[in-house]
Amino acid sequence: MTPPRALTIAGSDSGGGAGLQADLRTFFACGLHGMTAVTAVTVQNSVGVSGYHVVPPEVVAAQVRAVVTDIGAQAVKTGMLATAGTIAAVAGALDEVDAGPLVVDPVAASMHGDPLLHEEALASYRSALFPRATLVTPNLDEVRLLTGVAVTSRAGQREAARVLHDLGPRWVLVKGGHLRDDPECLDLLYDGTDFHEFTGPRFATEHTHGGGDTLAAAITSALALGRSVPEAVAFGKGFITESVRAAYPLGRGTGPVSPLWRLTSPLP
Ligand SMILES: Nc1ncnc2c1ncn2[C@@H]1O[C@H](COP(=O)(O)OP(=O)(O)OP(=O)(O)O)[C@@H](O)[C@H]1O
Ligand SMILES: Cc1ncc(CO)c(N)n1
Repeated sequence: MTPPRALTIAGSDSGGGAGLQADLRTFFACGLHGMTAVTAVTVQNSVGVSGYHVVPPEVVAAQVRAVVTDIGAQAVKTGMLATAGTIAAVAGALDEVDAGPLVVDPVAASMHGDPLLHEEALASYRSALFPRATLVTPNLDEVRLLTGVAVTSRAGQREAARVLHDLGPRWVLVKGGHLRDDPECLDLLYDGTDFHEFTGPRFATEHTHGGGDTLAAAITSALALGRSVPEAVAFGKGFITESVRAAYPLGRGTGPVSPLWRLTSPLP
């Protein structure tokens, strides 16, 4: 039987931990058929990003059209979009097709602080993509870049959620992974009226590369399976918590979370 399908519009991480590689692993782990529209090829390892090459925006849009008009998608996620031109092309392509709910993870930098987005593209996120989004999932650095709000507490997460929601998405998830003094990891969901809190343990690990991508891809998977946004975020939070618990060291730097946490041992 044909499984449900999800599309990620994202960059490649040559180290295999984040980006479209994390998204695909997550889609597969959730029982979906995963598809990719590649936006950029990053030169990346466990230490950081040393460069990237941007795929022409019209080629990104063509990938979206090609898979959605033939294979079909029940949900879409965006990750690294890199430039204002790519954001405009993605918004245009998604307007032409019915690809289900849209999860926008507004990737601006790697966890090492290496930029993955041109500065002028922040305005395009706000004007072209957020109003189309079912859900946006910024981390606290992205919140600051997009809104100017510097979040240092759970109360700050609420303030930021209100400001982000005014930019047009149906739902906002302000992730709290970067609030390192908080003994737990709280992700805050807001629909303009009600706040929903999703709390999980904070593991003492530095190996969280790809965590944001994995969370957003797990939420996208649940949306593709017909769950509501709060149900999908609850599923995603449980999924990322187990993925961080199963994270492993890699190379000389930061290791990835493991979306394949259910398959713990390699083949015999
Ligand atoms: N040490 C940790 N233990 C458990 N969960 C964590 C930890 N760090 C982050 N998380 C969770 O992982 C998810 C990603 O959150 P975070 O705020 O780190 O996003 P991010 O910066 O976009 O991720 P990344 O850039 O590492 O891909 C959230 O659900 C967050 O609560
Ligand atoms: C390609 C890519 N996308 C997203 C991230 C953020 O995790 C990354 N480091 N690399």
